Amino acid sequence: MIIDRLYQSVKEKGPVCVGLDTAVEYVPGEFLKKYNSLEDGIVNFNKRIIDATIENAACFKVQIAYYEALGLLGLRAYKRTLEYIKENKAISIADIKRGDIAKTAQMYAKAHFEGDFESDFITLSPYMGMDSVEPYLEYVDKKEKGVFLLLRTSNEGAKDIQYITTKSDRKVYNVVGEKIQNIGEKYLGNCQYSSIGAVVGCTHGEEAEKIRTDLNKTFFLIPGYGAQGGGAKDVAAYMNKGNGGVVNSSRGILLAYKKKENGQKDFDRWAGEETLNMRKALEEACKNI
Ligand SMILES: O=c1ccn([C@@H]2O[C@H](COP(=O)(O)O)[C@@H](O)[C@H]2O)c(=O)[nH]1
Repeated sequence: MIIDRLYQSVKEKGPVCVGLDTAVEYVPGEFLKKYNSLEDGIVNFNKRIIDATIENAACFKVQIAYYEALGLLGLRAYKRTLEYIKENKAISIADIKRGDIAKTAQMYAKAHFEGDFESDFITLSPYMGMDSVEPYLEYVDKKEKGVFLLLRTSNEGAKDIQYITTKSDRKVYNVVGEKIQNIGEKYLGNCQYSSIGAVVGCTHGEEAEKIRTDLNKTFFLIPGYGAQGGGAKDVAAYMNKGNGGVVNSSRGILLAYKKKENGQKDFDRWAGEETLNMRKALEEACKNI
């Protein structure tokens, strides 16, 4: 199961997930000028970030929106970035947040688990119902693929719907969490966790221990660290003593160079340093839980 690989990767390299949300304006102008095309500039920026962080990164999350926004050249850069992650024997999470009727979901599963855009994990929204998740499960079962389902997101607006109290006096996210845990139990590897994970933002602290305990077979993808205000202490409660999830930082790592004088020249060095510091902070905070 792919989750065994991710679990092992966290054990060896710590829980940082490097987010490749590569907006064109994040790539230093002098670096971009060296390439004949924007596509090559973006891909080579990503390669430098991957090379500089891989030692301390459990996995890489590629946010498709930044690539789609550039049209075909962006999608080629997206494909080449996923290929480079694979060539380096690292684990990819494609942040695509799909959610649709089962027939359409079959096509999304084919698009992102096979062919040009193949990745190890993808993100999905289960808020259309569990039948919308079903088509992906064959890949989890037979093809070494995994999914992370949105549970409680990091944005403020998560409260608009995910926090609504249901008739059973539980929040919507508690009900969704139970469903994620239940399908996950059917696909447990040799590992403590299933390859059906959940996305839990670290910017909300309510019921953190309860969520971790209720979803004890569910590995978490935790966004919200750094640029959105989350810190190591906010993450620790979700981490199950350090190996219960991966913690994403995108802008915090990609733009670390902006905090340094003339940092754009060695943008990859500062991304590497930020990743290492984040790893150390997370490992320290998890010790104290
Ligand atoms: O609840 C969620 C789910 C996904 N995201 C994604 O994570 C990164 C966060 O980027 P930062 O620059 O580290 O803030 C981004 O790709 C989001 O789409 C999230 O933030 N919250």
